[in-house]
Amino acid sequence: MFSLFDQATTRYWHYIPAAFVIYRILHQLFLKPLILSPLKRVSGPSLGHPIFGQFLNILTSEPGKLQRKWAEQYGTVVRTMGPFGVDQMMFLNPSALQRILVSDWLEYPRPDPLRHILGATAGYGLLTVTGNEHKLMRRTMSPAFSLSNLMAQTDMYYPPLEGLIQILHKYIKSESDPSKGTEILVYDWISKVTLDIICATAFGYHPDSVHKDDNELSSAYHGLINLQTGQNMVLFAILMMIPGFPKFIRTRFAHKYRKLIFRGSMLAPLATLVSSMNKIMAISRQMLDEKLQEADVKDSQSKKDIMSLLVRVRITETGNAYKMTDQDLMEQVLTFLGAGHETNTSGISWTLWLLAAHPEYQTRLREELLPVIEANPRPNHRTLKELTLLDGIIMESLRLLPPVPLTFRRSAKDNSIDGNFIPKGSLLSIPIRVINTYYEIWGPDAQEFRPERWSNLPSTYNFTFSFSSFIAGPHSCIGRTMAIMEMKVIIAGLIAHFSFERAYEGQVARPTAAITMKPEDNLPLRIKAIGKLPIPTEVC
Ligand code: HEM
Repeated sequence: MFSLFDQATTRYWHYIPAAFVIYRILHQLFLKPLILSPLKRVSGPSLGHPIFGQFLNILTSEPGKLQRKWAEQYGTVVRTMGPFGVDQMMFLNPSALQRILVSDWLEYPRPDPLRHILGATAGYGLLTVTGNEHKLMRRTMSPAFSLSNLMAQTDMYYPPLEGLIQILHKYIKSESDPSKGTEILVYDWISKVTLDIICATAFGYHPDSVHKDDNELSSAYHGLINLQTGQNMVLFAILMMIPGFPKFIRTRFAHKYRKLIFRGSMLAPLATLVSSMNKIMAISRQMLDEKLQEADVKDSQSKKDIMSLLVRVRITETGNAYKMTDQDLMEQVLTFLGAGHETNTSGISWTLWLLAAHPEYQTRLREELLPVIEANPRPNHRTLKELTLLDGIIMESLRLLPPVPLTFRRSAKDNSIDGNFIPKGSLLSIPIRVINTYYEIWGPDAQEFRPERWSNLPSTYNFTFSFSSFIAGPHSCIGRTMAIMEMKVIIAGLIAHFSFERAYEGQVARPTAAITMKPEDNLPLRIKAIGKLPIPTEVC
């Protein structure tokens, strides 16, 4: 009798762990979201996919489109289901954004998978650290982004821009009928210009990718940028949750055996990620070594690039300044390249698209620009700042088509926002594009391109939270002023020399969802020479 009982107990005992795992899965995916979550009464769309919730839909549809629909349907507080049964909340109210991004920012860090995707593609620098380490690092880096330092850098934007202007004129001239212009892939060309600019301003390095088709850094970034699809982001986010995976993909082993490890169409993007990052890290290391060597040389004191400044801080500062190790500096190199290149490329490309779609504004902008550029082909920061239409067009483009359309935060502890209890671990989406085009702030024409609105902002406009393209608070974009200035220089130079038109009848914008919002088709546009200005000759 006993032995029969013992046998049965032993047999069923094996099922206990399995039953527990099944219970945990059911609890996480169904019981918690449907019955137990304190947020279950907050309005929002259906829970969506049993494993991915609405997360897949958000990342694979046009950035901001679904969230805008939900905001219109459910208001300024929306609950959706994130991956693996995690509650995901979306807040549009300034009071909630103030809590999450500004006053209680330490309680709402970037979620780990996002941190690791950013770390793997743009270095474990300022974009990924938090808390005290972030405060010290940011304080050390801020002088490099001061207005006086940026003003001194404006001249560095012109050689890559003038190189592009020359090339585009050459392309037009080589057409059988130059008066019809030529078609270019705007995103690809702008990407080369912005890479040359960030390398010059951040490191004093000149890859000249505008002229050199085979430039290693530019090809590596090309590979990386093309990985930006919603599906890949979901894949990366899931893999980055595996303990040790983010470190593993940076190892020599992963690089050497990437084709063996990441086989099959689903994993192949990881092989590209590993090889592109390996190349980018090798070049960054070289740039940094050169910087460290020249740091001893006297004339490096006069160098204005951001990295020279950080190296000087490391050598001269005593006291409680953030002392960066070689590895820290290396991560910052990657951060500047990652954060300051693709974002600007998207911002400039989308502005050219909006001008192609609104030729009346393009003509008016050219009228504003031509006298200024005729007087000085390299207008400085102050001159460009005074051009009101240029300013309105850049701000309107960043509002409607923000290069970073969405970001996330995670609740690090149980909290309450706008009267809603937010359990620890909940995801908080910051729907940048939705905030920027929310009709309750911007009025019924919120989704229209109307640059003059920037000279007469609505009474509902909140200076910190109505325009979120660079977000607010301690993690706001450190490169904001630099980005706007760079966009102005490039747009001014290109619009003064060329007209931009749709490449074909019925062409529409095709923004893709990923970390940055790039045009899926790399934005083909037709350009024609305006012929009012001399073609820049000397590029130096
Ligand atoms: C139009 C161009 C740009 C846009 C729209 C943009 C947007 C943003 C946004 C939305 C964030 C916050 C991301 C988050 O917290 O999840 C951010 C952070 C950051 N951006 Fe930019 N950015 C641009 C250009 C630049 C440039 C040119 C640089 C530097 C050279 C730069 C460097 C950074 C860094 C280092 C951070 C992290 C700041 C921190 O956490 O303290 N960005 N940017």
